[in-house]
Amino acid sequence: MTRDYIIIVAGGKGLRMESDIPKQFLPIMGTPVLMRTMKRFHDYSNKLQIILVLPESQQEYWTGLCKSHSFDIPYTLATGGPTRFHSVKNGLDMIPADAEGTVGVHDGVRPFPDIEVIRRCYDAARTTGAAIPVTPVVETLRHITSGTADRSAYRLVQTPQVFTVDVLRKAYMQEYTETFTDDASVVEHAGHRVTMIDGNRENIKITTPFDIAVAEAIIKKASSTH
Ligand SMILES: Nc1ccn([C@@H]2O[C@H](COP(=O)(O)OP(=O)(O)OP(=O)(O)O)[C@@H](O)[C@H]2O)c(=O)n1
Ligand SMILES: C[C@](O)(CO)[C@H](O)COP(=O)(O)O
Repeated sequence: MTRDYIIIVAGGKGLRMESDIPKQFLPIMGTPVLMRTMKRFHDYSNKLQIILVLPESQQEYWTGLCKSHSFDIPYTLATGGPTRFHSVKNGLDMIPADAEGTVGVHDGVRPFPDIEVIRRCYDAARTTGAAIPVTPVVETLRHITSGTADRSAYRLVQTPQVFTVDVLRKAYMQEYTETFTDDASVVEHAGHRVTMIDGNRENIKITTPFDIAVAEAIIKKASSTH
């Protein structure tokens, strides 16, 4: 059956956030990061099948949070692994063996992908097999030993990274290596080309406490312009 999936990975430790509450559950203007992220994809399409990847130790806490926030967007739950690669693999295992269509992978801690960016990534993946959102480098880029680099040759990489189910499944059959920092690196290592799509700058990855302040500013700005 042809279906579109999104694997939302939230199986990490969030060490750089240095918070007692895992960063995916931290409230931004009252709503936990992960709920904002899942809502964004549900707003893109309520037919999208959401697969949420969470560490086993956090699943009960999350269920309680959903109850207290009356959060009722449907999803299938998978268990996180030791690296992002293994978490994605566990999410992929939830997709039926005979499934066709597309599958995106998105960081649970990126709550602000633009809906048009999500749409463009899914549309491009349907025709090219693999599409990722990127943004230009907006500052001078310096290599630590060889000096200033040509920034026009580089892009910053975001998620959702979207593929046909077949392409992503085959790529994730490879053995893990430390160079697999995102899904595009896994797919390219398997020999498939990746198409770059213009991303949106607000689509930050919440990584350190500073990013929570930026996220609040993004929400305030969005609500003042609507
Ligand atoms: N074993 C892992 C590691 C990371 N992730 C997810 O991958 C995304 C990007 O990772 P990052 O922001 O670097 O998160 P952490 O690994 O949790 O952060 P840190 O490196 O600070 O510990 C996050 O949504 C994170 O939850 C995951 O699902 N499973
Ligand atoms: C996948 C990713 O979001 C692309 O920018 C990013 O690489 C994940 O974060 P990490 O710091 O590399 O774990």
